[in-house]
Amino acid sequence: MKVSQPIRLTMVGGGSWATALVKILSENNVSIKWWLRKTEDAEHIKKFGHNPSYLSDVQINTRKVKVCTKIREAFRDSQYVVLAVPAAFVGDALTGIKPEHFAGKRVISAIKGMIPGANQLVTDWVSEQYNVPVERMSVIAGPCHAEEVALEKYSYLTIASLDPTCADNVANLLRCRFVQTTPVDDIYGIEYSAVMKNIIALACGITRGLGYGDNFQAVLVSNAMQEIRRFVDAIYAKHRDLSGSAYLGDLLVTAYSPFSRNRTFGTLIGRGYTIQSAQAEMNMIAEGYYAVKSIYEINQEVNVRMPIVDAVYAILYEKSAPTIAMNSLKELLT
Ligand SMILES: NC(=O)c1ccc[n+]([C@@H]2O[C@H](COP(=O)([O-])OP(=O)(O)OC[C@H]3O[C@@H](n4cnc5c(N)ncnc54)[C@H](O)[C@@H]3O)[C@@H](O)[C@H]2O)c1
Ligand SMILES: O=P(O)(O)OC[C@H](O)CO
Repeated sequence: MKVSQPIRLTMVGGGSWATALVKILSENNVSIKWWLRKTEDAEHIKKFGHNPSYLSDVQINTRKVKVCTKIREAFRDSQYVVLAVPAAFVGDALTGIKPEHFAGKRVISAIKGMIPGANQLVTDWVSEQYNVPVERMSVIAGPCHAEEVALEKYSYLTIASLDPTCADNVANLLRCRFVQTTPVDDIYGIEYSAVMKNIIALACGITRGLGYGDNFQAVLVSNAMQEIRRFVDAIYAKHRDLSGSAYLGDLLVTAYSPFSRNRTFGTLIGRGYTIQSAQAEMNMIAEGYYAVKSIYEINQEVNVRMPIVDAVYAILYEKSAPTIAMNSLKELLT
């Protein structure tokens, strides 16, 4: 039987999600050039076959995976580029990369965040900065914590692209023994929902930290779903079922799972940590911290009712005391 050539792919990012995606992709016929920012982590992976900083139990198949710290070298000859760093750092990660380096490649964004300052979705930003048509891009979404992938706990991913063939191809790349994938076309709706769910997880964490219980959180999450609907429908109207796993499912996992970075960050804030001390406590990035500023600013134009976003923004960017901000929010939920 003729064995087909492996798909050549560049993974950008050295954190939990990049490590989990490398594990998933290694299940298939894929050859990966894995770019990591930290030389010591790259050297460690070469020598010992695992990432010392994130998900260190994941065994890296070094026959399929070549690590490097030079981004241009990682881009050479690849057919796909997967972006898996927090949105705030994607510009840094791509330092030295020019539009011609993206030529002919398809881009997969695994990022659930917005570019701070530009207030852009990652797909729009990549398209604008590097002349990659959005039709050549896809996003990875769905309720999927890297920590559970590491344990091979059965999970579902949704792959969104404007081009159905592109969505199908990426869904095939990521489907494996422990991951089921579904291709869809709502790329912008899914990206915005994924950004929003991180902000809601921060709110859940803050209320947890303040001592609110399950009853309150259920009301918070159901109000959040309405808030997400209002915003996403206003910004990108399309027929969509928000009870699907890429929308509601992702909100639930991030709002309730102890693995959630955003919920953990929020819990620390609710307990009285400063932003700096909460960030220092975690070796991980809570995308919602950056996203709430972008969404709040975008909503100054869009102008839909978003009391939860407003409350989280007030706490993180206007120095409102969590107790007071949540007391006010309490009056606005139904
Ligand atoms: N972790 C998950 O379960 C998961 C699942 C789905 C999507 N995502 C998304 O994947 C993206 C990456 O998140 P993650 O969970 O892998 O991150 P992480 O919190 O595990 O790791 C932090 C990452 O940020 C990088 N970083 C930290 N400080 C930096 C700096 N100053 N400059 C440049 N890079 C820096 C680190 O090198 C590392 O790659 C995010 O958009 C996240 O929303 C994560
Ligand atoms: O739950 P968080 O904040 O760790 O985010 C990770 C993923 O988006 C879950 O699907």
